[in-house]
Parts: sequence; structure tokens; C-alpha cells
Amino acid sequence: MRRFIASLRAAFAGIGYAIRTQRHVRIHLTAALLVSAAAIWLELTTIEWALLLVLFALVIALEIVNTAIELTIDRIGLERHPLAKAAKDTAAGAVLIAVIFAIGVGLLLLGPPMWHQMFGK
Ligand SMILES: Nc1ncnc2c1ncn2[C@@H]1O[C@H](COP(=O)(O)OP(=O)(O)OP(=O)(O)O)[C@@H](O)[C@H]1O
Repeated sequence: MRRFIASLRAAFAGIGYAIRTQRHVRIHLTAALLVSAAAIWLELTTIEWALLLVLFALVIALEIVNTAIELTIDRIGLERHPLAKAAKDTAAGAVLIAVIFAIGVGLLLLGPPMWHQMFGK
């Protein structure tokens, strides 16, 4: 049990580190809060909320893994290397894919009810 609590504390420390040091993590968190406010306003269904929550988790978790990869590369060495570049770029690409699909799903879920609220059609 003590080991579990220590692991949990370390994981929360990692989340805190990523939030403090990574602007992109803070941007994703802000976006998740804004989308949640819109979802409350538009009275999304339980299943729609579940989809949004899965996408918030996916994007933020991937951004934190991207941070871990950047830190690992920099720990190995700060000199320029094509493999270091490829590792950082592919990790960033993974985040980008999640963000693009999250925006797509967000538009599908929030777009029609927002249109209805604003234009009544
Ligand atoms: N050691 C390196 N060798 C070669 N290219 C690198 C190296 N480190 C970074 N790069 C290139 O510079 C880009 C920026 O790297 P950096 O470590 O600053 O991350 P970042 O894109 O600023 O990430 P974030 O803004 O999320 O912190 C990388 O995507 C990569 O293309």
C-alpha cells in the first residue's frame, strides 16, 4: 500500500511538473475547460460527454508523454542529432494527430447544438 501511495505521489508530481513547465499542456487544459463549459451550456448527453472526456485524456496524456520523450532526449545529450530530431518530431506528430481528431469530434458534437442555440434552426 505504501509503495502504491509513493507511485501515485510520483505520478502526480509528474503531472505537476508537466503543467508547470509545458505551455502546451496548459493550453490543452484550458481548451478542455472551455469545451466543458460549452458542453454544459449545450446540455450534451452522457455518451457525448464520455467521448469528450476520452479525447481530453488522450490529448493531455499524449502531451505529457511527449514531454517525457523530450526530457529523455535532452538527458541523453543536448547536441544536435537527426535521430534526436526524428524522436522529438514523431512524438509531437502523435500529439498533433490526437488534437486534429479531437477538434473534428468536438465540432461534430458541439457544432450542431451551438448552431441551433445561436440561429434557432
Ligand atoms: N537534439 C536535437 N537534435 C536535432 N533537432 C532537435 C534536437 N532537439 C530539438 N530538435 C528540434 O527542435 C524542435 C524543438 O525542440 P524542443 O526540444 O524545443 O521541443 P519543442 O518543440 O519546443 O516542444 P515544446 O514546445 O512542447 O516544449 C524539435 O521538434 C526538433 O525538430
